[in-house]
Amino acid sequence: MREIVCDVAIIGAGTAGIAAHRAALKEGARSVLIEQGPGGTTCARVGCMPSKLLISAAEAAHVARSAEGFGVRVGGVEIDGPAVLRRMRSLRDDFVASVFEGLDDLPAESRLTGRAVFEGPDCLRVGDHTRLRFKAAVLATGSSPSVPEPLHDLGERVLTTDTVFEIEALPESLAVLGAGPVGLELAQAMARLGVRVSVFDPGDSLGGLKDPDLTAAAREIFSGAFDLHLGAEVESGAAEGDGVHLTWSAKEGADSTSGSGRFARVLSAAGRPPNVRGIGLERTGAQLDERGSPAFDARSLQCEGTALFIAGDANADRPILHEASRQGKIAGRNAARLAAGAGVERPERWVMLAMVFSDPQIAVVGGGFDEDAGHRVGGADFCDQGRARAMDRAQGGLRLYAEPGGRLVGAEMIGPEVEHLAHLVAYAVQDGLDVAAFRDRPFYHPTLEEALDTALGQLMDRDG
Ligand SMILES: Cc1cc2nc3c(=O)[nH]c(=O)nc-3n(C[C@H](O)[C@H](O)[C@H](O)COP(=O)(O)OP(=O)(O)OC[C@H]3O[C@@H](n4cnc5c(N)ncnc54)[C@H](O)[C@@H]3O)c2cc1C
Ligand SMILES: NC(=O)c1ccc[n+]([C@@H]2O[C@H](COP(=O)([O-])OP(=O)(O)OC[C@H]3O[C@@H](n4cnc5c(N)ncnc54)[C@H](O)[C@@H]3O)[C@@H](O)[C@H]2O)c1
Repeated sequence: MREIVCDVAIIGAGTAGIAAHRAALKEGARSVLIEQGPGGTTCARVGCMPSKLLISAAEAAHVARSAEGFGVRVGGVEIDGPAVLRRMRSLRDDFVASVFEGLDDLPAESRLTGRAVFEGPDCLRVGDHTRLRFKAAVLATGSSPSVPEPLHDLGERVLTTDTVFEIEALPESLAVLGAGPVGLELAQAMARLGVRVSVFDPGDSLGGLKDPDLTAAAREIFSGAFDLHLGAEVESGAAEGDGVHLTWSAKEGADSTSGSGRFARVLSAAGRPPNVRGIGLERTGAQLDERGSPAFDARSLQCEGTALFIAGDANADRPILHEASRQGKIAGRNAARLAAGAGVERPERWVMLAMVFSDPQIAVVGGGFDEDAGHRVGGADFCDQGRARAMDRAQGGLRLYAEPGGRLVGAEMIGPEVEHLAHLVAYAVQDGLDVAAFRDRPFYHPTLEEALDTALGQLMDRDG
């Protein structure tokens, strides 16, 4: 076994790990980046990018089908499933290749291939070939899709985001377990591509929304997009011919009813637990909770009482790309500082910003709706908004939340292209703007952004 000594060991060459490695090298640390394979990042290979490619194809089909409403006749719309999937994979492969190209400038000796497992608080074994001693380490191991128990033993009939982008043809029907961001985005894309889709979720919300008005709007909108079963849990699954037979039970008061049905394939979109098990964390001195996750400081990313830092999906705090990238940078820099005997930094956190690329899109800024916080609420409805109506996309609404003193704290929204509005609100919240200061900004006419002006106006009226 080869023995290597370094300052900083980074486990996982995903978005967080690559950012951490670069930050540690920039600080002058001898940093080693370890990847078990295949690499290329979850975002590019099986996450953000292939999902958005599939969504774009689905949107093209939807726009063509909806053109008639504008008096534009497109003719019959046909979906060539294998062609859709080939384009998605071809561009996806380009994105993955560009991640690898981006690593070319890193010194070859600063990278190791193999699965890393802790042997002790300052020692890792990589595969069966290398023992790496370090002064500080960054855990950037990401997360993996969970598969609920009723779907175990159904083999390839059950898809996850690790496999769904590899299928050669679109299935005739698809049951999706989970109405979070993954489930919602892929369910709608598949439905628009002609797949018969049913979505099951034991919860009663969609895409991370908590605001009751917007949740009600979302339920109505997505019930029209596919067969939606909220408050319903899949209890059993059995192989039936080439497909799967599922039975589900609905809780009392749910929109859904209990039932059963056959599906060609099932997509498990029931969450992504962090990859913290089976890597010897119990040998590091970190305080682990019942799921095996270490206690850590959300600003410095240091795991309490250790020389370990945890960034990206691995800490399950904010499992989204821009947070993985920033957390990686902070963790890598802090690991290098600790290794050099300096103190760690605790930068302010960014305001939380999360989105779902469904149609209409969903976005949550800050903590979103909080029933107990005593926030004031201002809203706007896209159903009667001029630009949304012109686009034939008049659905949903937005809610802004402010402290009684007027400081804006967050928002939830579901509506056309709210990704842009959500950024504006996130910047306003992060800059500490109050309602009056945010409203004293230009809102061009006619734009979707005018919905913000309406909601801010409501907040000001309520203020007296
Ligand atoms: C379908 C889907 C769509 C998404 N869409 C979006 C989106 O639109 N926008 C957005 O912001 N976010 C999106 N996300 C979330 C985003 O992809 C993740 O938050 C982000 O990729 C996490 O990056 P990471 O660096 O933490 O993990 P990863 O990129 O997963 O990197 C972790 C790496 O660690 C390696 N590893 C694990 N254990 C070990 C070990 N013991 N030894 C060595 N290596 C190891 C893994 O092989 C992997 O390469 C999406 C996710 C999914 C699944
Ligand atoms: N647009 C984006 O930015 C985007 C897109 C996809 C994923 N992501 C990120 O990836 C993370 C993981 O997304 P996700 O949607 O997989 O997880 P999630 O944890 O956000 O949602 C999982 C959903 O599955 C449901 N669920 C749990 N157990 C279930 C079961 N047995 N049967 C049916 N449903 C069940 C939960 O109630 C929940 O609604 C997200 O938190 C998000 O940060 C982001």
